[in-house]
Amino acid sequence: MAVLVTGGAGYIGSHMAWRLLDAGERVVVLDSLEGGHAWSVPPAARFVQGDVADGQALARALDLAGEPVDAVLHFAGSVSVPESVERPEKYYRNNTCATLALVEGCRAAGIANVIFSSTAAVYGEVGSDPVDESAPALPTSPYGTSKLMSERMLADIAGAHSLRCGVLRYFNVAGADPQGRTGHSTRGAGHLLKVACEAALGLRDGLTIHGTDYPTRDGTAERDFIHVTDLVEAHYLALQQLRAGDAGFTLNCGYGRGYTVLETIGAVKRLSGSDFPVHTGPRRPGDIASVIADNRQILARLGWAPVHDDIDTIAAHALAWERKLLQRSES
Ligand SMILES: NC(=O)c1ccc[n+]([C@@H]2O[C@H](COP(=O)([O-])OP(=O)(O)OC[C@H]3O[C@@H](n4cnc5c(N)ncnc54)[C@H](O)[C@@H]3O)[C@@H](O)[C@H]2O)c1
Ligand SMILES: O=c1ccn([C@@H]2O[C@H](COP(=O)(O)OP(=O)(O)O[C@H]3O[C@H](CO)[C@H](O)[C@H](O)[C@H]3O)[C@@H](O)[C@H]2O)c(=O)[nH]1
Repeated sequence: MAVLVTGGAGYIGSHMAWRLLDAGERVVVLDSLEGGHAWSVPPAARFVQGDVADGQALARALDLAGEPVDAVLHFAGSVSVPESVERPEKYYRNNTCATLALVEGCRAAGIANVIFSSTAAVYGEVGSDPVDESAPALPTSPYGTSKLMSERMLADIAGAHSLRCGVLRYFNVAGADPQGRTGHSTRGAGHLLKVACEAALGLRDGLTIHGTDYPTRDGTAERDFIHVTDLVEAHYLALQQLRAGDAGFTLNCGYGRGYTVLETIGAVKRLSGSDFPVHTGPRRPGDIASVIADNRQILARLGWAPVHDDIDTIAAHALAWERKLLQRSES
C-alpha cells in the first residue's frame, strides 16, 4: 500500500515523507508549491504538483502512487495566524473547503485512513495551562477556526462512513531533520525560531518581539515547542494505530512545557554566538499569551516517546538547517 502526503514539499510534510520512506513505505506527495519547494520532496517519493481541492490532481497522484493508497496524511494548508486575520477568506478556502474536497475525493477512491494536521490554535486563550483535548475550543484567529471547522467536518464524515480519522493538534513545531536532509524552507515563513535563526545568520536586521505585556514570567508570549522529528514520529504511530483498526482520535502533540519568546531568542543567541538586535513591538493580532500541551493522551494512546524535548537541541537543528539553506542560496 502507498501513503499520500499532501503538503509534502513543505516543512513538516517533507520530514514526514522522509520518515515514511525510511520505514519502507511507498510515498506520493501532492503539493501546489505555493509555499514549499519541489527539491524538498525526497527523491524516492513520487510527486504531483497540484491543489488538494483539484480532483484531477488528486487522481493523478493516486495513479502515480503505483499501488493502492490506504492513507492520506493531510499537511497542505495555510499556516500563519496573523495572515489569517488579514485574509480570512484564504484560510476558510484553503484549510476548510480544500479539506472537504480532498476527503470527498479520498472517500471516493476508497482510502480508509486520514490523519489531519490540526493545531493548538483551536483552543484560543486557554486561561490555565496545560490544556487537554477536552478543553473548550474557542479559537482567537480565523486560522484556528478554519482548522476547528475541518476537525468537526472530518468527525462527522468519519462517523457517517467507513473512514478512520486521526486528528493531531500540533503545538509549535520547530527544529529540523537531525540528518540534515530537510528543514524549514517555506517561502515567507514568519515562525519565531526560523526568524531568530535568520537573524542570527545576518539574513535579517534583527527580530521584533510582538508583545511584552503578556501575563507570563517575562511579559512575552509562551509556547510549547515540539521538535519536528518527534512530531512526525507521532504521525507514524498514529498511522499504524489507524491501520490496526482504531476508529479515530484527537490528540495534542507537544511536550507539556513552555518557553517564552525571550527564552527562545536567548537559546538561538547562545547557540549561534550572535547577539542580533531585538526590538519590541505591539501584540500581533490573533495571538494568545500562552498555550502548553497536556500530552498524557498521546503518550498513553500511541505509546509516543519523544526524544528531542530540549530547546537547545531544537534551536541547534534549526540553525544547522538555516546554514545549509544559506549555502544553497550562495552556490
Ligand atoms: N508549523 C507549525 O508550527 C504548525 C503548527 C500547527 C499545525 N500546523 C499545520 O501543519 C501543516 C503543515 O505546516 P507546515 O509548517 O509544514 O507548513 P508549510 O507551509 O511549510 O507547508 C504546507 C505545504 O502545503 C502546500 N499547500 C498549501 N496549500 C495547498 C493546497 N491547497 N494544495 C496543495 N498544497 C498546498 C504548500 O505549498 C506547502 O508546501 C499545516 O496544515 C499547518 O496548519 C503547523
Ligand atoms: O518575529 C516574530 C515571530 C513570532 N513572534 C512571537 O512568537 C510567538 C510564536 O509565534 P509563531 O509565529 O512562531 O507561532 P504561532 O504560535 O503564532 O503559531 C504556530 O503554532 C500554532 C500552534 O500553537 C499554529 O498551528 C501555527 O500554524 C503556527 O504558525 C508569538 O507570540 C509571536 O507573536 C515574535 O515575537 N516575533
